Amino acid sequence: MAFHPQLTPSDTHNDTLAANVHPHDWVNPRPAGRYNLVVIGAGAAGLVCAAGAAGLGARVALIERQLMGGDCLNVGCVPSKALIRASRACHASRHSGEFGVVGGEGLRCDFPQVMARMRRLRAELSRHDSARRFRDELGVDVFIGEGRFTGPQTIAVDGRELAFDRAAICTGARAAVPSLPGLAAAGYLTNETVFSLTELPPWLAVIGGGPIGCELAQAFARFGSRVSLIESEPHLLGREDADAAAIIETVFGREGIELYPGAKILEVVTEGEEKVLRLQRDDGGGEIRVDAILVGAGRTPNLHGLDLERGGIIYDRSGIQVNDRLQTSNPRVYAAGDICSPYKFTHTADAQARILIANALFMGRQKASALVVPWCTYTDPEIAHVGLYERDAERQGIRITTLTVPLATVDRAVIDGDTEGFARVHLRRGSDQILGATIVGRHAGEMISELSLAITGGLGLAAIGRTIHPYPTQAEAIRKLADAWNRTRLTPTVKRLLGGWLQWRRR
Ligand SMILES: Cc1cc2nc3c(=O)[nH]c(=O)nc-3n(C[C@H](O)[C@H](O)[C@H](O)COP(=O)(O)OP(=O)(O)OC[C@H]3O[C@@H](n4cnc5c(N)ncnc54)[C@H](O)[C@@H]3O)c2cc1C
Ligand SMILES: NC(=O)c1ccc[n+]([C@@H]2O[C@H](COP(=O)([O-])OP(=O)(O)OC[C@H]3O[C@@H](n4cnc5c(N)ncnc54)[C@H](O)[C@@H]3O)[C@@H](O)[C@H]2O)c1
Repeated sequence: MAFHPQLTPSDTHNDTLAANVHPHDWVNPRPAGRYNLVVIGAGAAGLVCAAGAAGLGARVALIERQLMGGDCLNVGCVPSKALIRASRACHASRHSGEFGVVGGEGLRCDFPQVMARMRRLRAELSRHDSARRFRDELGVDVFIGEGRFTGPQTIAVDGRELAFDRAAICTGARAAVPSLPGLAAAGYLTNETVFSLTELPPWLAVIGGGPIGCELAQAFARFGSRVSLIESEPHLLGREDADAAAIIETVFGREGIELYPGAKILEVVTEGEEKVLRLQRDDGGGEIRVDAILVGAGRTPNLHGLDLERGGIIYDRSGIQVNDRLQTSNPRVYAAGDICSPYKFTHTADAQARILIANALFMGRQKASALVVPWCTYTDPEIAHVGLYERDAERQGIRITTLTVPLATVDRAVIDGDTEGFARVHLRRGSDQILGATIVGRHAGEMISELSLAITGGLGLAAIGRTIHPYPTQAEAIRKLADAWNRTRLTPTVKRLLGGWLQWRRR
């Protein structure tokens, strides 16, 4: 069996994971005539395509060259969120003096135990994505091997040729590694290898202040690593609302993460066990000596090995080219997930896969552009967003009203000591139509769905205002946005009229 760095270290948890997602004794089936759908890639997008289509009665083949479950289960959402949860526990234990819990200040975290917990949970969750479940419970022909096009209606895997009526390319993306002099020689971690660590790096440099860099920088700092976070743009999380990103920068600074925004890495030099990053910044240069480097500098599509030309499928550096119905230049072939989407999230891979099934197999006309896509970066506090940012509205010439409720005005946030953050909504000027929203807070990822639902359901902020939110919850921040909107409707004229009415009632 090929070596998969994701499956190290060898322990019972990783053995269970391997047995589920890349069984060493797996025997590929004999191809069963022409398939309704052949899916390449068994990450979030491919699994949903295969399970959904098979559930509707289609004959489906699913091809995976590495690990079923793809990035999300093996080297993405699941392990990163498990580490984040453990890092929160470490942090909370150390900083619980405010709550009258004494003696936590000097607490140390047991990194090997943290990683073992993550591997145990990942192995537990892997049953859902397992090759056996897809074969035995869902009736999918699962092929372990590399899929490649041999023609516009055929795909080869493991020496077999599969004929298809429709195919789905769901091959995802992997870490893009910047071409920095000396980086390859020095060695670096990516999301494919960082979750295999068994020892905490004493000093970790993180290249990239996007979601991957920020989530993992904070987690490792809370475990006890000294962390230097290097971002070439002037701010972390540059795509987010500037006020939201500023809160994260403040929190990171307070937690001791050394921030290098606007820095260019000139080279990486190896000196003994140390990796030295030479930086150039507006205020001069400098170097950082670290034990390990983690690269979280964006993603590059998994196109390699697919022989797309043979399938008549057009692609470029950003991935497979699809139209709004997720159809490629070969009308029989569709794509979903990170391989074609600008929104690289598990939930969008899932949502696109559902569109793909409808369009590819049932002559559906669903559009990817119709999706309302929320997302959340699981730093502490979290940043969650849906819809337009202020700059999007400006670019599109849409006039908006922006309302913000600081969490410091929400009782539950005060009680919980979670006042760093806010709920913000952008409304179409003159109406209560929600165009976009950002929430920064401990539970932002849980809270954003109410606003996403309002957008998809065409509900205005007034509907949220009419909805009772249990007291005391942090979600009251969203109801308070509706109160704030109501106050904007209290124009001097309305106020005068109401005042006149009340005065008349006092006669
Ligand atoms: C560290 C990290 C944390 C993340 N956290 C979150 C999060 O909290 N929330 C969230 O929504 N998203 C998160 N993401 C993003 C999320 O993991 C991806 O958006 C999601 O996994 C995309 O699914 P996919 O099916 O498109 O691709 P993938 O999961 O990449 O799956 C593609 C599969 O195709 C296989 N493959 C590729 N080429 C071939 C071939 N030729 N033949 C056969 N198989 C092939 C690959 O081996 C892989 O298994 C995170 C990502 C990372 C890296
Ligand atoms: N919570 C989540 O949903 C979650 C978590 C992690 C990842 N993801 C997904 O994975 C995708 C990839 O995440 P990412 O953080 O790798 O990518 P990203 O593109 O979002 O951010 C990468 C950052 O690295 C910086 N960068 C690039 N090259 C650099 C260099 N040489 N030196 C310094 N900085 C450099 C970029 O300016 C950018 O800010 C995300 O877009 C997201 O879709 C989602």
